[in-house]
Amino acid sequence: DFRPDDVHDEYQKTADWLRSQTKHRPQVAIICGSGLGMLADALKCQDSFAYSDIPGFPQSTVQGHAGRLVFGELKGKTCVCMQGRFHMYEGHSLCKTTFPVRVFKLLGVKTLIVTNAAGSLADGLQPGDIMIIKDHVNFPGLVGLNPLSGPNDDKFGPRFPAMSDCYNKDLRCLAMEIAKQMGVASLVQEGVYAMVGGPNFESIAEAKLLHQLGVDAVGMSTAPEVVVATHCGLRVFGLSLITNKVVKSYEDSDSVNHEGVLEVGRLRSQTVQQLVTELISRMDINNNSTNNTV
Ligand SMILES: O=P(O)(O)O[C@@H]1C[C@H](O)[C@@H](CO)O1
Ligand code: HPA
Repeated sequence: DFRPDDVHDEYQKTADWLRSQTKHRPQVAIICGSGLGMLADALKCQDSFAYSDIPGFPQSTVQGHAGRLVFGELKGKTCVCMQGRFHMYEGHSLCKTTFPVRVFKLLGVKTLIVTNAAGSLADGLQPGDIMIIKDHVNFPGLVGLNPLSGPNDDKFGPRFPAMSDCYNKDLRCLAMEIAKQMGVASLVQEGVYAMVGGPNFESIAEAKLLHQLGVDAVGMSTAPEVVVATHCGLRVFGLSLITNKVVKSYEDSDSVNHEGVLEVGRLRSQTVQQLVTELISRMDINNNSTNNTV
């Protein structure tokens, strides 16, 4: 393992390399969930890099995660978009799964948009619906599998960061307003996302437990990225595309699979892209109120 100063050097080396390869200086970063890589297609004047060519970057191994970092312009804002994220179940350490977030911070990014595919537990959330993430339950984090474990890197943020407002309220309100104006408000609602380790989908007993705990949607990512982003003072907006109902009953013969998850991503790609594009277009890039700014 690296010592903290060495790790900081690794983030810096990657950020310096990217700066030397592109003229774009991103203000907004987007992480695409499973099947949502098309979010990068909206960027103009693209510079794109395979993860395998970026020094220090982990590799994507999951279908539906292309493994490409795309820089470009979107409605007057400069963005960087990860077509493919890193999951704990791929065998990456949490330090590696969240590596790009600190690189984005060093590149000057102020706002992080995280997206994911998730299964719904809430009765009111159907496949194809979009859940604006209001809060999360970081199950791995609760038992100590946390990307902030180990010596704190004070250059990024405090030892004990608050997580009580990690999904920015102004951006959540703006996204809801945009959904209304797009005429898709009936597809969009706020809810609580829970991260589990995966890669298996939930057993019925696990699904019942999550439901009883008040979780609205469950997935296998996002929370570590948001913890690291909040720690270093980035403003965060998150959304889950609901790709399936989590099976909660022994009488139910449905079962979930990754192909089905990707298919719902394809079906809803335009709506998600339009919502995210409008949000970026209308967000105030200079308003970055978070608890943990250093
Ligand atoms: O990267 P996300 O969280 O969108 O991916 C979800 C969780 C698993 O990686 C996969 C299951 O289909 O989709
Ligand atoms: N469970 C966990 N992760 C997921 C699901 C699910 O039902 N759907 C998409 N990602």
